[in-house]
Amino acid sequence: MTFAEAVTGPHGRPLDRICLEGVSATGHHGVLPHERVEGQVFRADVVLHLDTRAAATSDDLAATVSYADVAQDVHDVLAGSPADLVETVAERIAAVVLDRPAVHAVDVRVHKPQAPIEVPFDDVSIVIRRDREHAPVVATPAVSGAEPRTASEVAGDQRAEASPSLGLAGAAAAEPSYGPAVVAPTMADALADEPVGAEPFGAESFGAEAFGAEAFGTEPAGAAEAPETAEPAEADVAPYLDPLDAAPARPIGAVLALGANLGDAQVTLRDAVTDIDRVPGIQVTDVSPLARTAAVGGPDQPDFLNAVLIVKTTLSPRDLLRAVQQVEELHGRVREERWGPRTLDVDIVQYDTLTTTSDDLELPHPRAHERAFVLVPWAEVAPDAVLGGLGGGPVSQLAVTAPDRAGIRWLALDWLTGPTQSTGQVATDGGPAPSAPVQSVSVERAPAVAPDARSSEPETPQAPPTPPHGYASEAPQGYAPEGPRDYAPEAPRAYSPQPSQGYAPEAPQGYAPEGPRDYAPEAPQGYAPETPRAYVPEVSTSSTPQAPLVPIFEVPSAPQPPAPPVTATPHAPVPPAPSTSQVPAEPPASSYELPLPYDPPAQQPAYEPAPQAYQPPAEPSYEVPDQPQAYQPPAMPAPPEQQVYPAFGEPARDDAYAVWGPPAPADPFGTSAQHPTAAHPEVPEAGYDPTERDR
Ligand SMILES: Nc1ncnc2c1ncn2[C@@H]1O[C@H](COP(=O)(O)OP(=O)(O)OP(=O)(O)O)[C@@H](O)[C@H]1O
Ligand SMILES: Nc1nc2c(c(=O)[nH]1)N=C(CO)CN2
Repeated sequence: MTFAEAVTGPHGRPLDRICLEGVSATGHHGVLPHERVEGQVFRADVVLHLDTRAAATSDDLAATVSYADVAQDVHDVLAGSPADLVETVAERIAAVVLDRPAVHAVDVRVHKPQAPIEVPFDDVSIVIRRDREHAPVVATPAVSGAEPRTASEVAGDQRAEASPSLGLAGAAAAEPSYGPAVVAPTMADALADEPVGAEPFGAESFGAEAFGAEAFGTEPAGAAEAPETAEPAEADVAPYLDPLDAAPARPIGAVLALGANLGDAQVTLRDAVTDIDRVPGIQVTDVSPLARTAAVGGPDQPDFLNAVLIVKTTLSPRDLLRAVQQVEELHGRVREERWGPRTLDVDIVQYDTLTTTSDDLELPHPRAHERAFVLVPWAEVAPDAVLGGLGGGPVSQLAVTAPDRAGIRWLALDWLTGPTQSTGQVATDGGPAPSAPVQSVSVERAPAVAPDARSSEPETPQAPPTPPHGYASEAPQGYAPEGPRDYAPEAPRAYSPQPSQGYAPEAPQGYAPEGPRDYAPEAPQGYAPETPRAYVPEVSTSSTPQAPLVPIFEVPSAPQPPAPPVTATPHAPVPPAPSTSQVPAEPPASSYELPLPYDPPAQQPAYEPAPQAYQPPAEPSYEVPDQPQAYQPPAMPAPPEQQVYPAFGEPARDDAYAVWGPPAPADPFGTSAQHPTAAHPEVPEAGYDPTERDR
């Protein structure tokens, strides 16, 4: 059938049609968290197939169907209880329209012109036809307009209409009412013989999953398409769902920032990449180059090594936070001082397009937009990335104006598989590390891990993920959740994504498997500042003496498809890692040539930096006040004698590692000629309690 094509009536002739086009409302339907939170426009076209001759004869509205009432009902469904799928929305509209006995059949088209589709498109819509025989499979939604009618009433009316000579109208009227309307997907005649409430044809009957109701994992059990036995007014109220607890039905993109400046930082970061990739529900799809960066804020401390991971995840934002905090903990993270030195820091920079603030989690990360140590590696691995939220914008643009950009010492591409550097033992006293001169260079897009490097280490079970570059939503680079992982076959995933497998079932670890969820949200968080645990990499190239291996999980030592079940191994707290930093002071040998000079990554979106309205505070401060404009990079006072953006200094390089960044402004923080490492412009506010945010 085509949309609105005539339907043959009981007398063998085409029925008349009432056509209603373009009823629109903001609805919260969709599988992605932001669709649920923000809502978008939905539009519906509806064609009612009925016989209008009686109305025409009597000229009486009561003898037909009021299109105004139908329009109201359609609007209410569009704006009502969120569903995952437009299919469900269309089905609900069909049900509410067919609740009118005069209507023999209905065609429904639901448009979703703002659907999250990554290529240019005009509209996407679903078209369905439902009638008395091929009836809607959802309960009739409670809407403001029509009185809900029982299925018996509907069926009785139909039979009376179709076969008045049988006198069934009276019989139908004599039937008991079974409560709110439920329309069965079987013939109307069959309905009259059974109590409609006894065998409802709600989503359960057809498998809720098939309709996506449970797939999103957000609707409480029974709320999806169960017959609406509650009061209609209440039934239509969508349950409140904190978007931070909403697990997406399909993997969404997220960005994680890693940093470390205690212990063998490169080894830690490497292992952290592997650990994160092994978490059920997280897949690392891309890994940035490694950046050595001057510490920003906090006390005098060694340089950091920083990297950014692009991941796909099916975890809710909070579960993702718990997971990465667990990995921090595995690596001996101790929170003593805000912005203090740490063995490992993992921040969620961005989670899909979610923008939200709560006590425990803010998305996007509130300081990401002003941190070159995040933006520079991110821009290298995802040149077209855009940071959302306040102060957000094209990452590559934010990177070249970030206040700490001059503190980016160098970038290394092969850090996942290349030799780790422990020659640059620096500053065990917390003093700044000697740094390579900061120059202007570029990092050419190249795989994070050389294919030869990968194949040269096939047997290494700890080999970190070596994903293909270019995570993006475009199809060619896209994520194929069901397909085989196309990278690092030599690095088997130790954890099967089967729902029954928990991440770290033992209680202190904080994650107890609970049904299909990998993480028990209510479980205590694993972080325990009073019992720091040193992380001991299972495979380490570090020359630093390590504490005995204390595995958290038994990890298969060779590829074993399918992945074996995870076995939790009890482990006791072990002494903290030595507080020495092995952040290499000089660029280590690299197998990648990094061309000079620096050019902003190709394919940048056209973007003009907004006028620089921000005036730096008189006191050195790393905090840049949030500015309400989206896509406005944090303003930087231009260095007095140089144009730092977009023209960078002379090409210069001295070895295979790149020294990244524009020439250091003479006084990037407007305070003195100090190098930012020494200046430590990120000063916590007075009275800062380091435990305050670390619940
Ligand atoms: N996007 C986010 N990513 C990670 N943690 C966050 C985020 N938003 C809020 N938090 C909260 O911040 C708390 C402190 O995190 P953490 O100790 O990593 O801070 P930090 O790294 O010292 O400082 P910063 O937040 O400036 O990077 C965490 O316990 C977490 O609850
Ligand atoms: N260079 C650098 N500086 C920092 C970093 C970091 O990862 N790198 N992390 C901080 C708090 O998250 C504070 N300062």
